[in-house]
Amino acid sequence: MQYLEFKISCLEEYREILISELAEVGFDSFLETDEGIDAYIAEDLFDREAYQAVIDQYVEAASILVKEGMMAKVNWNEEWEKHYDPISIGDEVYVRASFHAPKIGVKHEIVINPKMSFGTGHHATTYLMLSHQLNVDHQGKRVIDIGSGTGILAIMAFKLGAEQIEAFDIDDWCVDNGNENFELNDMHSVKMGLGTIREVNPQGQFDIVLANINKNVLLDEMEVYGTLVKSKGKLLLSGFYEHDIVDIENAAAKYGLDLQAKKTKDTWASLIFEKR
Ligand SMILES: C[S@@+](CC[C@H](N)C(=O)[O-])C[C@H]1O[C@@H](n2cnc3c(N)ncnc32)[C@H](O)[C@@H]1O
Repeated sequence: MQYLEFKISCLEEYREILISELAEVGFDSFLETDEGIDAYIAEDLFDREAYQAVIDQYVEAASILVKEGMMAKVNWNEEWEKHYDPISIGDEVYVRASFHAPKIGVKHEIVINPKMSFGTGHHATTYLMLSHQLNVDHQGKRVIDIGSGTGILAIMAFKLGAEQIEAFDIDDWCVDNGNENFELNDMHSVKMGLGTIREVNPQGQFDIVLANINKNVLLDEMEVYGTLVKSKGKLLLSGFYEHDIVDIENAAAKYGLDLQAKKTKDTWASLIFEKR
């Protein structure tokens, strides 16, 4: 698949919102740079009007300048070596790439070679989901990770002792990358699938449902999540802002999902619900 690259220089305080808005119009990979962000989208998904509407909205306030290009063939490991440092979640989780040295004595080490996929733990939503997972008993549980990206949350579930794991994403780059990451973490029995929850139509119910996507998708799919979570099972959500919590909570309540825990970071939010 051919990718388009947009080198966007912008004020620091607008980076998160631009990433979120560009993700809404199909961009699926971002690198934070000294000047702003590099954003990537598959050429066949690119909608210039939708992209331009996002840029126009912030161009003045965020002092945006854009350089557009086609993606030259890139060695993603080299790129990530420049941009990606390991990250710790408390003193329990250490997320690193295979080119970083292992950390001795850490309880859960996750190896992610992110290539073009979202999910290294650096984004607040991934960080919040991982932190929530540490407080949920995964031992022997059936878990599904919807919008899996690099597969990082599914891998966390595996490290926390989940017995059966399903994971999928709508982006075939993520599926390839996720499957590589599963192998890197010795998760040989799990294969990431391609599609939305309705397309994949998983069978049976799950103890834990993980979905870090975006507000619109979460609201649209909430009814399905409601049927997927077992009674007393958990639904962990992220991909939305603190000010969206009330909409997410109201939608979840319609399907028997009660809010149990809330975490926020850099204006992003993540919630745990329990099924009645
Ligand atoms: C915010 S990223 C989260 C990735 C990873 N789970 C994490 O926590 O870092 C959202 C992912 O959801 C995928 N996605 C977007 N809409 C989706 C949908 N309707 N169904 C499944 N995946 C979707 C995107 O391709 C992207 O990889």
